[in-house]
Amino acid sequence: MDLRGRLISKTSKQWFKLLHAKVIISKSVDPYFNLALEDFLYSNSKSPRSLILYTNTPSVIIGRNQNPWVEANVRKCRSNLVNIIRRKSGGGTVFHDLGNVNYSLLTNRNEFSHTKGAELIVKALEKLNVEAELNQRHDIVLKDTKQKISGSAYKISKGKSYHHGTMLLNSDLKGISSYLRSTTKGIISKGVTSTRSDVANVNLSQVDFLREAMLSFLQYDDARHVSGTNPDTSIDDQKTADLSSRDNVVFVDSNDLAGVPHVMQTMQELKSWNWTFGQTPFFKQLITTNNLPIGNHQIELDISIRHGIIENFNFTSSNDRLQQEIMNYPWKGMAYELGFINSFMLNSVPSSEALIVLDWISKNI
Ligand SMILES: Nc1ncnc2c1ncn2[C@@H]1O[C@H](COP(=O)(O)OP(=O)(O)OP(=O)(O)O)[C@@H](O)[C@H]1O
Repeated sequence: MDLRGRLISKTSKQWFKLLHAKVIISKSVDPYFNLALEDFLYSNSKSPRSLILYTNTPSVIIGRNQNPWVEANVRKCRSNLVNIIRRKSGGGTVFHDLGNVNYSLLTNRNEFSHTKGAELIVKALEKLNVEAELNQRHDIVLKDTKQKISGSAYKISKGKSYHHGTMLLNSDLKGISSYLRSTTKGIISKGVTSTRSDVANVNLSQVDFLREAMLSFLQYDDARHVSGTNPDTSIDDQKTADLSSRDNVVFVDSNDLAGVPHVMQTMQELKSWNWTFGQTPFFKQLITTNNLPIGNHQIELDISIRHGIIENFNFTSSNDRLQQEIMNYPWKGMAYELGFINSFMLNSVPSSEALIVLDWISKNI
């Protein structure tokens, strides 16, 4: 075979392996790549069912229909370089870091279940002497303390489904509570809100968890394949080796899929302001104060935000001049963003009272 033939055959072999793999382990910790990989395999995998395992650098992952300003401390995330990412599945907000492993069970729609993926993980934990169970919300919790160790979300469309979940191995639990605590006041929103839980780490090594999660899934897959029954739990070393053979398990890195349009486009989309912030369901913000050093009177702010853009802006104050000055700024059509007020200073010199009010507004976003 000539060089071209050899290259084509090598590339198509890799593709074939990836698209038919039962377990895909990502070597990348880039959350945008990993979510795009999941989306790509969701659309293109040829395997009747597959499991993707990956870990991300610190990121707040909000559900498809959530409001990032309600779910996250946007300011803190930005200053500590924690990504805020809107995923494609519904559900609540979770925090990912290198101490958290994500699993994603892809199946055909007719095989979808709200519990199967989590049950396989509970079984894997059992092997590692962690006693866990599913609660009514389909979260995995520790049996004794009922603390949450894994949350789930789902997507079902076009005859396919995925169930993805987290697993807190050694995550920064303080980070979870601080990055997921919004400081934005007065938001009235119809978006989905998260259910805050008491969380815990299972304190397992990543290698142990990956191995058992993979085996639990492969056993289940094997049993479905052979008889459509539940997996045989008596698994010997030979069987383990067969199941986790190189044909079943593929390791993938972002370079392997560089240039694949679906992956590139999904990464671009997930990174865009229009997706993460612009997809926020309509919301209003109503705040009031009489504590500013502007003459001891009450001021009120009432804004409406559609697609992350200010649609209506109302500021009321008994000081007519101040009210007029604030209302004169070009609020409508501006992105609801931390730094936007700075742009007002470019073309005008606000009065000192207006400056105090602008600073108050910017601190409340
Ligand atoms: N990596 C994580 N693993 C487990 N729990 C987490 C993690 N990060 C955050 N949490 C907890 O989960 C809460 C969000 O849970 P919520 O149930 O709203 O969303 P979910 O787990 O994605 O699933 P769903 O809404 O689909 O049930 C957070 O407020 C936090 O208490």
